[in-house]
Amino acid sequence: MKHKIAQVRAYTTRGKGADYHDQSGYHWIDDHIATPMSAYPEFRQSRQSFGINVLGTLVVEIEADDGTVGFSVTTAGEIGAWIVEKHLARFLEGAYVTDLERIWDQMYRSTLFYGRRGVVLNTISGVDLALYDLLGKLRDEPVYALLGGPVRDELTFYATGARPDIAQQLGFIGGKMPLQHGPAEGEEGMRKNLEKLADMRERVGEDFWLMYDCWMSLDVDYSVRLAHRAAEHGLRWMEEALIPDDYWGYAELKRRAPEGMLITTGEHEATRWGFRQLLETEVDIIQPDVGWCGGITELLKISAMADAHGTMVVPHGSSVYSYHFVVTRTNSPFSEFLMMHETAEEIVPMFSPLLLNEPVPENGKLKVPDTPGFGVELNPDVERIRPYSH
Ligand SMILES: C[C@H](O)[C@H](O)CC(=O)C(=O)O
Ligand SMILES: [Mg+2]
Repeated sequence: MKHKIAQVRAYTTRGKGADYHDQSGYHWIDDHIATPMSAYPEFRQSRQSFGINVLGTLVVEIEADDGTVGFSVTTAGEIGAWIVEKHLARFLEGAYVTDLERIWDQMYRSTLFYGRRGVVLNTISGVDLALYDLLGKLRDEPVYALLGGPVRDELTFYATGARPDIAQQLGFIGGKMPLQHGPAEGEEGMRKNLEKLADMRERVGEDFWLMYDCWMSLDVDYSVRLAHRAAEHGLRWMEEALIPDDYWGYAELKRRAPEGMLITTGEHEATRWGFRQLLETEVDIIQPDVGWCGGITELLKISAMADAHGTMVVPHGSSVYSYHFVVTRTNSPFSEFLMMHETAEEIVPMFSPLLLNEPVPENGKLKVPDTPGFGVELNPDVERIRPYSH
């Protein structure tokens, strides 16, 4: 039976959740990490000081005409809730749940005059993910089955956090650390970056992957110098070295990087058009975030394009939303797990405490559960508000 969409609702929550930078107290994720704002000394120590956590979490709920509810969470907060309620809901209510392509296209085209990237695409992604969750629940199938079924039995993970040495003990295949010092911190910062890497290499031995996440903080010259010196310590990849708009810089960095070191980026890129530009730079791995790049509907297109280009797709974070995708693609051979424990020493579900039943890797592996939709539920104990309605 074909179901229609009865109602769309948007909520916000604060603290942790899908806005995983919205942590309180000490957390490695906010401890002197290099960013584009590191050029300004007063914003170096904490990313929250420049507002990395201003958005908060957006929860999108979509209810079908039989009362079944699909939902998703992403980073977009109150702005996203406004966009859903005041603009996007009109393209969903009354449409068939299966109208995924038309709904996506209408959301994208109708927001072009203020959208294309950033929070608007995060919001469109949230709606798309909630629709997939709803479709899975209505069909009593996991989302990965809607995407063509798994190509492997379980996922393999690397961990992102301050403690790759602990990640190694926990069974991950590699550890990605945040780069802490940017170009404005000069030679001393460069030395500290290299010392940290050398120390971690010493702890984990030769074969364990070590990567640096540069979170858009560098320029081409600094990246090339860091890459060549980091190659001596076996750095596996250098991630998001440059601002996302500098496609020409990524092409140059790829040309000048040491042989064998992978250049990766893409978590702040969106849509097939943005990723087409990125693929033309010849970076080695693209890292779309399914909650930000346009959702599953768009990620399918991005991934097919990357596959034809011979480029791996290793989605950024995004927990169950990327797990259901990655398990269906041969050109996504492994996954990221973001360590949300404050010192990155224990496994904590990425969107904790917002979701119930959020699966986590055990010994670096995960069999994606076959529960309907994305297989998670909203935790009723987390307070959420509906700031707008239509
Ligand atoms: C650790 C990074 O700075 C950021 O917080 C997360 C990220 O970019 C990633 O997981 O990749
Ligand atoms: Mg990253």
